Amino acid sequence: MGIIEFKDVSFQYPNGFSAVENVSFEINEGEAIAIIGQNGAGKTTTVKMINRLLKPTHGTVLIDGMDTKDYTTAQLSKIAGYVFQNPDDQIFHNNVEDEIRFGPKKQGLSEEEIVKKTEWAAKLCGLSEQMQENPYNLPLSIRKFVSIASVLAMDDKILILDEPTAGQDLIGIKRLENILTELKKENKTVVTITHDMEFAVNNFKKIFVMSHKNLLRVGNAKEIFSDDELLKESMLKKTYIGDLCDKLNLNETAVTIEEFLKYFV
Ligand SMILES: Nc1ncnc2c1ncn2[C@@H]1O[C@H](COP(=O)(O)OP(=O)(O)OP(=O)(O)O)[C@@H](O)[C@H]1O
Repeated sequence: MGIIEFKDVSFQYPNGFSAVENVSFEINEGEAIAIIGQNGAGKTTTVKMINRLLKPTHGTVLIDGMDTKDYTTAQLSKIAGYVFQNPDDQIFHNNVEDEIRFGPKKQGLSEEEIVKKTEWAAKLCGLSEQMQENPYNLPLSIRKFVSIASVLAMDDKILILDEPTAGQDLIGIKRLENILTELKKENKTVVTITHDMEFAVNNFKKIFVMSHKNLLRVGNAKEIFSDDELLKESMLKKTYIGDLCDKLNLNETAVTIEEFLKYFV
């Protein structure tokens, strides 16, 4: 049994717009999944159903064996932490430390545990020197890390990240990669929406492709990015390495630099 299971799940917004239709999948504990797909494919709507930020209009969502319809978002958030696409939808304290402490404090942990988890999350997110800052005095890219740290500090089994790479520079991307590595070591389950194909290829063994309200394909980077038909149908761009392979008329598409270089040795 997966730690996240979607069984024939659909969602319609209150205005009647159908954003997700009959999606089924299973994610195992400890897996890291990237969800890619064009704007409006239904990615955010799908992940918001994991902890019932949105309630499915059809089908069943199970997390850690619990049918989410029997629980509130607050209860489910103890298992699945959600980092919003826009940190400003999430941050409500006027200093970074209080923002990060909020989750573990709400979980009723001892002061010692709260401090430990807060410092760990702040360090991973590069915020140790900015604990007394008002998050709204920090740039958006750093505020994003404040929102990530505040969810990391809750130490949930599942972490959902909506577009963590948006607006990040190289240091931010490296920091995210380091966070993913740490979470892997702790056997956490991570679901990340991204428009950054290189980030998906370099950090995720399993990729979900969403298109037109559906989960179109699940595969590894090689399977996804060497399938021209799939990329066309889902309106996804190739990786830079994939483009280069095409330009060089190579028969095969490499997805990493290492793989690409093998063609020349
Ligand atoms: N509150 C809402 N009411 C009605 N329609 C909505 C609402 N929120 C989103 N939608 C529509 O649902 C569809 C799916 O949106 P969703 O945000 O899940 O897509 P996405 O794949 O995450 O896109 P993006 O990459 O742009 O974030 C879109 O067409 C969007 O316009």
